[in-house]
Amino acid sequence: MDIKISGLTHRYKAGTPFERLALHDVSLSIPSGTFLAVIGHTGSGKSTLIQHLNGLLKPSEGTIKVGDLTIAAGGKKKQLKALRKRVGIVFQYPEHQLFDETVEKDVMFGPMNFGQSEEAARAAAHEMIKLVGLPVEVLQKSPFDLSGGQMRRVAIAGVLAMEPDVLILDEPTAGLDPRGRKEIMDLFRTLHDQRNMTTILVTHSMEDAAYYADRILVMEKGSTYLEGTPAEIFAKREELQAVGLDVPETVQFLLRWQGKTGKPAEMSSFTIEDTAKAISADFGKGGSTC
Ligand SMILES: Nc1ncnc2c1ncn2[C@@H]1O[C@H](COP(=O)(O)OP(=O)(O)OP(=O)(O)O)[C@@H](O)[C@H]1O
Repeated sequence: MDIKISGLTHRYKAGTPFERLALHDVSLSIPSGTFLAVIGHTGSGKSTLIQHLNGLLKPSEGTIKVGDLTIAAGGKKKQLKALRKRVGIVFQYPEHQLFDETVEKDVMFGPMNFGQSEEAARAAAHEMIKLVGLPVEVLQKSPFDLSGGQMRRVAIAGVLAMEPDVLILDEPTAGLDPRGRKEIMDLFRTLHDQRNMTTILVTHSMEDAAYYADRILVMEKGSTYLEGTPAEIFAKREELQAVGLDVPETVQFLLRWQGKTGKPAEMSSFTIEDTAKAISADFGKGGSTC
């Protein structure tokens, strides 16, 4: 589903002495099926931007178009509900939002809230729990009897059960160990490819942006700063450093390894095994963040 953001401005606590301009005149097109990573220094407006995409925040000015649905300042409640059905968000620590007595009820909650029958919601819960790599037996357990990693998968299944066309991931691997991070990010990339979703990942990990995304948006002080393919963005080392973002060596390795630099001949200077070792050594340290 295509997304088009035009002239989006957001002011927190508008009209009060605490007013804060968090987004200023942001315009951006995200074609259907894109895997976009949004990076930027802390406070640059990443979370504010994505919260507009599923109606958690309303624009102070400007419009957001998701498919044929347009949200503008003063948008109606009905429109926001329709938007939330299309756009699912996996927040940081999504397991904190689990609440029901069984995993099954928790995963069924979203689809039923959007009008699906109990039977359809139950079928969705079964399908999604398998999709996120958990055995169906967990459906009858309390979510609070599961490990942290399993709880996160349950929460992700709950978002997927609503069958969103657009999936937003706000630091979805925060707090996981390197193996857990990779498993969850691989899952999102696979889902993206299999279901042809539009995926938007907010991340502080340059490696994840380079490795998983097709395009990268760099935010700075509430505005779009750079936009392009991972190779184009990470070639602009000085511009990135100017806004406090570092390009770790592993990112260059990753891009060459994936052939994303457009210069496959450079691969001859080292083997894939060397590259993989360098990458896993860096991932083992938890990766580089900004
Ligand atoms: N609820 C709020 N009330 C007032 N100001 C806010 C609120 N939430 C965010 N801000 C401000 O808006 C600006 C953008 O914040 P935002 O959280 O969107 O940035 P971010 O890039 O997501 O940061 P981080 O990487 O730390 O999550 C910051 O100056 C922040 O202090």
